[in-house]
Amino acid sequence: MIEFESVTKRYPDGTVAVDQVDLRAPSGEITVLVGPSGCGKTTSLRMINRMVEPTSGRILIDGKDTGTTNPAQLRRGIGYVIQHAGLFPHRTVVDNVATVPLLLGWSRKKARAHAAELIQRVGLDAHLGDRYPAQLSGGQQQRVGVARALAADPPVMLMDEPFSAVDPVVRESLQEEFLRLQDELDKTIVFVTHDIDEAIKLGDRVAVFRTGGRLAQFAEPKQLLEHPADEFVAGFVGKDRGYRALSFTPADGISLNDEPTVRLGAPIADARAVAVDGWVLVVDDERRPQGWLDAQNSRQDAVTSDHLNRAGTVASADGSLRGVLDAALSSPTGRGVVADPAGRLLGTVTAGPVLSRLDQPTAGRTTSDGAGPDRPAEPEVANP
Ligand SMILES: Nc1ncnc2c1ncn2[C@@H]1O[C@H](COP(=O)(O)OP(=O)(O)OP(=O)(O)O)[C@@H](O)[C@H]1O
Repeated sequence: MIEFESVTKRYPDGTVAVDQVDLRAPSGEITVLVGPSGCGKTTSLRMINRMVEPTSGRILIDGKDTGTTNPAQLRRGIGYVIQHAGLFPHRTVVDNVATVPLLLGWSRKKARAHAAELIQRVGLDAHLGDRYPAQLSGGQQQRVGVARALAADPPVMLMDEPFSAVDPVVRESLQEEFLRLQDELDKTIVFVTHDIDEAIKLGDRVAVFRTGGRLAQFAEPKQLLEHPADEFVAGFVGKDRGYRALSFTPADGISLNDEPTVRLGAPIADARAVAVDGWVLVVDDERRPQGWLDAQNSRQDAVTSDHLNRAGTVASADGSLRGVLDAALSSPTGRGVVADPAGRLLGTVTAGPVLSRLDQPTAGRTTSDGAGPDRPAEPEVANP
């Protein structure tokens, strides 16, 4: 756990970069510092490894005051990744990654073998290890930067806009891989970005800073989207926050409609008999949805897996409201298919009831007995 206790940084010219910040970055979690340019994110990050010294207040790592720890020793336990990777241009990729283990006295052979393993772990081909940084793309360089920071297996990682200098597609894949890696590694990570979408995607907790180095809100992404502390935070997280909050809102509690179905192999007359607005949902013997049949216009005698419209996505009952909305919006009938975790049909839902949740700040949250304040009548998605 990294703790800021009333930390202030005033630079010699009088600029107050960080003003009385209190926050706790729990072990094994990603804490994101986000805010507009110049609000003190980088200064806060650099105070953790003492590249910048606080003017007042304390920073503790696992209860120990960093101010009383020798800076060189402190940094051995802290990996540091920056924008543009900051690689040594005249060293190969393997040697870049092996830098810290070598400084720690590992044999050259062991350090290089470890580096080669890490290069693959961050999603790079092994053969890139022999290249120089200039011979890599921006995204590849950032991966090497992450591998280098991980090389000494530090419990803490500080990351300053590590994915900002690459295009949006590469950036997204770097973010995905970073989350996968963190799933395995469980590092205590403090991550700086100016991009609220990145903060919400990556952060277990997000600290929103405002100009003047003050903490505007420190909360989990869902909380930030649903209950911004003030106008500044609301403006910063954006007008579409209600829609984005759906990703963090469980689907349990949403009201489902019973959907008439036919099984594969049934006579087409059966399908026509139960079709709603001409369409019927086809399921297999296990009640797993197969696709929609335009029963009105079908010229077949029996329901087969040919000629089914499989355009819509199927939402999982243990997923998010966003998944349910996607299912409704992508369905050729407007009726989104919701299935249990085993893939069996539970019912359908139209976009209307999901969208109406955008206006309800308490959407999806349930009380301890499982009954939400706006719990609809039966049937509904069971919480598995
Ligand atoms: N060495 C310094 N001397 C004086 N002022 C500084 C120094 N470093 C940063 N500052 C000022 O402190 C404030 C906070 O800077 P900091 O780099 O921490 O912000 P930031 O939120 O990381 O910004 P950005 O997103 O633009 O990188 C800014 O006003 C900046 O100009």
